[in-house]
Amino acid sequence: MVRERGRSGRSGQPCRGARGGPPFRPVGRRHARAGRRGGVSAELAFGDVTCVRGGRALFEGLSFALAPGGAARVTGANGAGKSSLLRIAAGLLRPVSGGVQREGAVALLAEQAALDGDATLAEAVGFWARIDGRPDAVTGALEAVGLSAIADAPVRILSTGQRRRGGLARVVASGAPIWLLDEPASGLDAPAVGQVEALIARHRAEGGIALVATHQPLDLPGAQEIAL
Ligand SMILES: Nc1ncnc2c1ncn2[C@@H]1O[C@H](COP(=O)(O)OP(=O)(O)OP(=O)(O)O)[C@@H](O)[C@H]1O
Repeated sequence: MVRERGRSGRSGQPCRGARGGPPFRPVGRRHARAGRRGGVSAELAFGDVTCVRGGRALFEGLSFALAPGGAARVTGANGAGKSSLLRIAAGLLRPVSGGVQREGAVALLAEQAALDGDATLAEAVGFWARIDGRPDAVTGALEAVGLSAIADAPVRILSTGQRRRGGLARVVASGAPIWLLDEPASGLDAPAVGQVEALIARHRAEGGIALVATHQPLDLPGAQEIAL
């Protein structure tokens, strides 16, 4: 789980070359509102962010700001740059220009769930929860994603959808206020999609932020739309 505080544009793997953008300082209340969740303030804002990968501009001059309770849905064709945008938001990839304002810990659900196949589901989620300093959060997280009944099953035997929900349990267990979710509904059946929507809604109601890349329709009330 990525835990970051501060601005990117100067850290992470560069999108192209070694140039980092200037630090981004949002101006005015529309951008600058940061709130508190469990004693931790949360904010995620892109200012004029441009990402180039493989010699191709994926997006240019992208700006948006998310305050506590906010969400944005990222859409676009395969290869449009959705995962790259999330990696920039996580501080794992550096934009060629622009900057990211990030206040609060970040939990990234990437395309790969990154759960140890030889461990049980509870052990695998627990590995990350311990790194996040929240070993007691595993049981509740597995319950939240509807996987309590298979907590002792080895990750390697899980179905695609169960593995995806296991990845979401990692995010829930992290307690991070900023969720970056790459295709969270991929491989999920209709009830499980509803459960993901409810999880995101609860997270936002508690002051969390969600940036969600998805090809599938997901109910994210009031979310900003970022079409790449
Ligand atoms: N490490 C890399 N080096 C160079 N180019 C890369 C790298 N990783 C991804 N790309 C390219 O960046 C572009 C955007 O990839 P990205 O994974 O962000 O797209 P996406 O919108 O998430 O796609 P999908 O819907 O298929 O998941 C693609 O053309 C991809 O080939």
